[in-house]
Amino acid sequence: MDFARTVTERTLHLNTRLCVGLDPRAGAYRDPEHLRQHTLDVLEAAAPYAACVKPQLAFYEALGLPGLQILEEVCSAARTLGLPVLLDGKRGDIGSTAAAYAQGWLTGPHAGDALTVNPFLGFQTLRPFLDAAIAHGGAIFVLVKTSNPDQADLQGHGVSEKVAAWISEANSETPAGRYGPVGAVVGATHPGELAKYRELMPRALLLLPGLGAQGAAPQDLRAAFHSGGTGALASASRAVQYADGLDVRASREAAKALRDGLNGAMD
Ligand SMILES: O=C(O)c1cc(=O)[nH]c(=O)n1[C@@H]1O[C@H](COP(=O)(O)O)[C@@H](O)[C@H]1O
Repeated sequence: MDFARTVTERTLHLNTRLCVGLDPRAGAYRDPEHLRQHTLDVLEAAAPYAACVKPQLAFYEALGLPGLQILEEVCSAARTLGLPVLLDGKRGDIGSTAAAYAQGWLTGPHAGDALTVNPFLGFQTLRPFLDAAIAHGGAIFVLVKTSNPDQADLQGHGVSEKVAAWISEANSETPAGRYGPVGAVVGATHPGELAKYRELMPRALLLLPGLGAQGAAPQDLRAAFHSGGTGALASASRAVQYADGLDVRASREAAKALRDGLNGAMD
């Protein structure tokens, strides 16, 4: 699949800019089977309102081998529902190790269509991820300005801008009006900075985490989108999966409300 194209088509055809995070917390369930079933139920309930889904690997890895089996099942169920899978792993390492991560998460049995990556080790170390993504029609999403308050210890100060410049260059062969294989993570919690990053990376899909539980609101995110309402995915995990305890109908309603809120912001 061409991740950027599939997500953009879903945005236009289904009128949704929502990425649903699937981050099942072990403590909320009786046992792994309960976690598995609830996560699959939330996925199915939220699917009509989602442009893509984003399982955070940490929550599956925390369960050991059964967690990886659940992850495979979640990815496979998402694909059956027509949903592209963006794995949130924030991986990054020296080049040869990065190649192994890329093999595992972009081409292996648990692979997603896209993966979040960390640029801290240098831009060359992102190459194996990008090569694997391009070979499989996928994408990488590079951390530019994360949603957490303490990101400012290292981010901003020209560093995020430098990462944005690399992303823009990496997408430079993408034709105008389309989005390239290198996306950017910019926290939805920084509404005042969205216009800047939108402009710095015209052909990058922006992933905007922080909707809901971290305090970001749909109506503040307009500046991350291009005029046609494309170019960004706003992401919520807890606010959908645990909208009201384990009530799956509440998850469905929360996904619908977030989708509608984002669409309202486009007007
Ligand atoms: O890459 C991410 O998805 C991500 C980047 C970032 O800057 N902030 C951030 O919260 N995330 C992830 O997005 C999800 C946010 O979860 P909620 O706060 O429950 O919506 C978690 O899986 C985080 O790991």
